[in-house]
Amino acid sequence: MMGLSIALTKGRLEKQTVSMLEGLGYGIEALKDKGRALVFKDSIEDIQYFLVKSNDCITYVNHGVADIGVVGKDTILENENDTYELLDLKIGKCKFIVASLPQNQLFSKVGHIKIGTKYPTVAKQYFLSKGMDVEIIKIDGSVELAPILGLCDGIVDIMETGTTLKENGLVVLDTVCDISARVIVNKASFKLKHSEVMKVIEDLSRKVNADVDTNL
Ligand SMILES: Nc1ncnc2c1ncn2[C@@H]1O[C@H](COP(=O)(O)OP(=O)(O)OP(=O)(O)O)[C@@H](O)[C@H]1O
Ligand SMILES: O=P(O)(O)OC[C@H]1O[C@H](OP(=O)(O)OP(=O)(O)O)[C@H](O)[C@@H]1O
Repeated sequence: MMGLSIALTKGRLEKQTVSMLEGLGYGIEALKDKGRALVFKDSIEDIQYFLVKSNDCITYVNHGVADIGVVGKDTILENENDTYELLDLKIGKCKFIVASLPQNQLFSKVGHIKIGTKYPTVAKQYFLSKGMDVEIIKIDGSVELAPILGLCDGIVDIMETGTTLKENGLVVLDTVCDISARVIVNKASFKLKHSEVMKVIEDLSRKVNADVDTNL
């Protein structure tokens, strides 16, 4: 048997991912009581976990430094990635939406349209698919602020509860696609560590189905 490395996205997805692994009986005590450490050994399985930022999760799996990654579909769509996406964990559910101030009818606007977003690739592809050639302005956070300050006509961003849009007086014009956390696998690892990788995928898949049944 060969050991596995798993890159987990820290932040919003972290707690739910760790609790799925815990529910499966993996030895993740170190991940639950982590302090500032970033690498953790499973106390039962021959697995090492890394906690990384979402974009870096893809980078580590692309390069084979991590065999497996848990990352949002938003990050997968935005980054170049040459991995296998094997499972939808059905956690971290949210959506990509297009939003603007109610008075800014950007779909009927004539002339130059500016879109603020943390996700330039996703935004560009979306507007191209609508036959619209827009200017994309990259923003790193608090994207909802940009149309209020007049930096752009609209935004492409993530919506979960809709509270941030509402509290900033923005309205949803369209949904781009649904988002949830996915399990990605390095292509070489998929061949060379097939049984080890598939055991983790099958375990997680069982947990996803059990959790879906519980929530019905
Ligand atoms: N309300 C939400 N806002 C943003 N991401 C969400 C939300 N709900 C679920 N997610 C998912 O969680 C993932 C991690 O989000 P998180 O905000 O922790 O990190 P991030 O997007 O890299 O931002 P930051 O730069 O603040 O760390 C996202 O990529 C997305 O798939
Ligand atoms: O629909 P809601 O439940 O209100 O959630 C959506 C908000 O959460 C995310 O921002 P985040 O908190 O990650 O901060 P950021 O703006 O700095 O990226 C996202 O960019 C929205 O602003």
